[in-house]
Amino acid sequence: MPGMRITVTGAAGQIGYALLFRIASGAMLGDEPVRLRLLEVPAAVGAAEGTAMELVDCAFPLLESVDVFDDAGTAFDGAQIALLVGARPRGPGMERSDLLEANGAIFAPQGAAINARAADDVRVLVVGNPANTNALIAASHAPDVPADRFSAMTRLDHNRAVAQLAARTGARVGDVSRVTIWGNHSTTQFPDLAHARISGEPVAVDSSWVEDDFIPTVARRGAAIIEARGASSAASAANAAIDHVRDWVQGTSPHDWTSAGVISDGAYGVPEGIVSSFPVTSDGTGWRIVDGLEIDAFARSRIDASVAELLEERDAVRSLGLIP
Ligand SMILES: NC(=O)C1=CN([C@@H]2O[C@H](COP(=O)(O)OP(=O)(O)OC[C@H]3O[C@@H](n4cnc5c(N)ncnc54)[C@H](O)[C@@H]3O)[C@@H](O)[C@H]2O)C=CC1
Ligand SMILES: O=C([O-])CC(=O)C(=O)O
Repeated sequence: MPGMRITVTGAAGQIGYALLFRIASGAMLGDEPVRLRLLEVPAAVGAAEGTAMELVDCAFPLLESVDVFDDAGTAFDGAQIALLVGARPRGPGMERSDLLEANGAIFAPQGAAINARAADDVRVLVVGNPANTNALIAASHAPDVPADRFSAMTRLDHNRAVAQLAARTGARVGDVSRVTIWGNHSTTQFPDLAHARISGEPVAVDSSWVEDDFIPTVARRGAAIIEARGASSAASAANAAIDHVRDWVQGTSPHDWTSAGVISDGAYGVPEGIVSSFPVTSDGTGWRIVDGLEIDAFARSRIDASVAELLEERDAVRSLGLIP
């Protein structure tokens, strides 16, 4: 069997550099051989070729090929996994939604190219910000690809939430489960501990810590990294992309779930058709929204606020002509 065809956009960027070597080493798909297809803008093709040379120099046993393209149609040809990373990052003082116009325009032609050329079983992860709305744009330009094959990355927020809870309680990260990120990958997101467990037991943390410390820390972590590093998260974002695809393809663990931006089917009162983060599981074939969770008044108001922002972003890209 030839290796999995994986297209990565923005391959010469900071996330690309932290991501590609881990994919090629087997961190994402286990023992499966991989064929990497890197897409860049013409000005960055040279840099992407340099990265491709380094990938070759690693002599990864699982890496069958690496090719660089500046044309989306060719890059997505036969793609089984597409990681849409290529987009501008925000700088200090910006919100991710400030990137809507500049980045939104990237995702319409890429969605169309996926529709025309990708494999029938393609799975698409949108990382480029604002990730939820960019995923909506890409999916709207791929009418022949089932909408549930598009997802947006909120796994970095999920991992941040798990790490913060572990640090607060002294638990090991691996003992934390059932944390959820709801809504948008933005400061309105709702990191939710109501159903979280440590070593299988419900978590007792005081609500003032959750509201005044935990939620703002997780929701503003991206900005804190930009402030500290002078550049937006890269290795942790690449790691989250690896976690997202690995769980999507290999399945989530039986007693846990993860978080991902998926197209809403109306679950939990989130309007159908927008890309919102939910608690999700996968049996290896696709994401399924966890059902039956109790949503109290506090959670309801937080989810509604983030959904309101997603609806505003949808309306903004509609008025820019980026979605029908
Ligand atoms: N969802 C999430 O949790 C996270 C999302 N991000 C987002 O990921 C995106 C990439 O971040 P970085 O790698 O740090 O940025 P970067 O600026 O280092 O790299 C972006 C790369 O994308 C390329 N690019 C631009 N337009 C393209 C196109 N049409 N086709 C192919 N490539 C294209 C650029 O040439 C550049 O090499 C940003 O939008 C950033 O905000 C970053 C961290 C976390
Ligand atoms: O904050 C940013 O702009 C980059 C990002 O999405 C994150 O680190 O969560």
